[in-house]
Amino acid sequence: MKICIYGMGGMGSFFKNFFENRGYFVKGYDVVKEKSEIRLEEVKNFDVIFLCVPMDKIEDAVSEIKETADKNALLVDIASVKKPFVKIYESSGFEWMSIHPMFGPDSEIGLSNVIVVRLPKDERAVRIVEEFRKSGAIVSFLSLEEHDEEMAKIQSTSHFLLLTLSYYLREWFNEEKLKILSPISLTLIKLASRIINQDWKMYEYILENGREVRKEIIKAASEVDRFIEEGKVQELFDYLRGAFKNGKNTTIILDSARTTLTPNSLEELRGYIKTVDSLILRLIEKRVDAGRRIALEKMKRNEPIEVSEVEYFKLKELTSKTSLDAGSVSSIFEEIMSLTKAEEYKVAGVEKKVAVLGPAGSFSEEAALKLIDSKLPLIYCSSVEEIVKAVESGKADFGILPIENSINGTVIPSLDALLKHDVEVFAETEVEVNLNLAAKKLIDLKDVEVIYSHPQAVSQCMTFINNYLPHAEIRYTRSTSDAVSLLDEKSAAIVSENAAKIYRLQILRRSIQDAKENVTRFYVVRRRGGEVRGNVTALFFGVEDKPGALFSVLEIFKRRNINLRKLESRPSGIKLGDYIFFVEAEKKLEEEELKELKERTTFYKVVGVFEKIDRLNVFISERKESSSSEDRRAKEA
Ligand SMILES: O=C(O)C(=O)C[C@]1(C(=O)O)C=C[C@@H](O)C=C1
Repeated sequence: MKICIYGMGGMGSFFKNFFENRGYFVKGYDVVKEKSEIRLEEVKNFDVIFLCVPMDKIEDAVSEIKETADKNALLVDIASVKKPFVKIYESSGFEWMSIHPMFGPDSEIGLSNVIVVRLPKDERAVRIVEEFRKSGAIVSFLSLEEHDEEMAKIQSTSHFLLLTLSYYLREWFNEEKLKILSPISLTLIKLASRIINQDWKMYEYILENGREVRKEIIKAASEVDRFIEEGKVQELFDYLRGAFKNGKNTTIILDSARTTLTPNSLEELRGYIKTVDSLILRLIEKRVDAGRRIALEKMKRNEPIEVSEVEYFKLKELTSKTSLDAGSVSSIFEEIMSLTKAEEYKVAGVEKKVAVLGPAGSFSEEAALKLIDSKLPLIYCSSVEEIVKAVESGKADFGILPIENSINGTVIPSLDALLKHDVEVFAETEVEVNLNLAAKKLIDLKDVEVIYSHPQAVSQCMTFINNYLPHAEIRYTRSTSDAVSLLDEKSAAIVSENAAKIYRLQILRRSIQDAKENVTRFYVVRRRGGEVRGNVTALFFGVEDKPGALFSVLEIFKRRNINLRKLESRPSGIKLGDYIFFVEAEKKLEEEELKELKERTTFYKVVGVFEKIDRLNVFISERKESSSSEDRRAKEA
């Protein structure tokens, strides 16, 4: 669906961004050359045309479109009043839909309302409405006549009252008066100035639509006046309260109006910041509260709390809307989202956390998702040592460590972290590694100048790189998903399919790893002291620097018929040539065996006895239990 925005003023630009951010091909046309991305003749290449011109220009615009556009194009009317334009659209010969976006171009789409006034049986029209709904907007349906009637009541009256207020205060009001305004009058005056400083022609249409209603408003004003004159204010309030409830939660509106002021002195500026801070705090509380309600809905639908894709695009959109430092803005919102998620997890009755290699989209995350079905909070770490430290310190309950890959062998930093820190390996799991070359857009391999990825991933794809990308420069990143943030138009990253999906990358080539069977084995670690299951023991040991010392240790395993799955040596870090050994013995080593080991080694450290798992059932049952108690609590509440 190709969308042409006809008229690139405020609303036009809004719709262009809205659909572009959702992956549509959108171009803007405007009579002002500088604002136009296409020529008038090119309008014929589009199958949806949004008419975003002022209402007094609709007729001309439709005749112009008639000359150029494809006859099957769908016209989208967004005018605030409908009746005056029905004939124009009907006689245009185009299929047309009509909506009324009840917001200005500077508003957020989330929770804004859109009224659908004419919805033809046309797949494109249905898709447009669906996009609004998906973005969080409140969509309602009215017929053309109902729409104009309701708008007369809602828009005409509000505009009329605000214009009346500003007309009455016109000689009295100046900027100095802002200092003595009450919060409510400040809010009203700010709203009035917004209207007065916009295009009067648009308001003319809206006000004209409310001719009858205006007379009723004037009558209502004299009735209210009579109540007051007759000392019946309480009666008036009681009478009105029947219709207007829920008036308490409005301080945020009043404080928001205050932030449109321009303070002068240092003290006033500090006061201003104080108001902004408390507003931010109250808004964060409201945000978190919405998160809690989302969590309840997710539990009902059995969906995960964390949705990396949503978070990624939220950050991308927010950082694109500000001139402030993108990194800092990102960190602030990441923190706010963590806070929201933490509360969501509480609602879901989930208290455990899992440390994985980040950012989102890494294979270590994939292993975690396989084990826990993405229903536990993940802590993204920037190194395997950080994962182990997070578990050791109690920040995370479990950690997922890559230990070995079928092509590259042992992941040395994981061994080193296990030696240095005190955690317990209690399970292992395997993940099939499929590496893909991905980029922001579909580009030719010959145009890829830089390849970003983790050293392990790069080394697993060297045959492909040598054959197809010999000209490209390789730059290493801390994880495969880290590579994504570095991408530009001429680079590609080697990532998992999950990362490509999360970050909406285009896959240029799938499964580019040298060996088609490529598996990574992960350890699952926890703090020491849990129930021991399984029959593989992982341990480090050191031996004296003398002939046969290593043999005498290996002899224990031979004599006792214990198979060693893995044997690695690592420098002890004390002196050159001094080594520590790491083995995985296929038995849960007992007292006697350990006693013998102690006699023949300079030291030994069992890092765990583990079993192979595909699911961490311990979480799932705990989650179910606690979520059902949450359900009960929710029901009781
Ligand atoms: O949109 C959701 O599903 C939310 O729960 C909200 C939110 C957020 O804080 O913005 C929190 C968790 C998800 O990972 C994505 C976004």
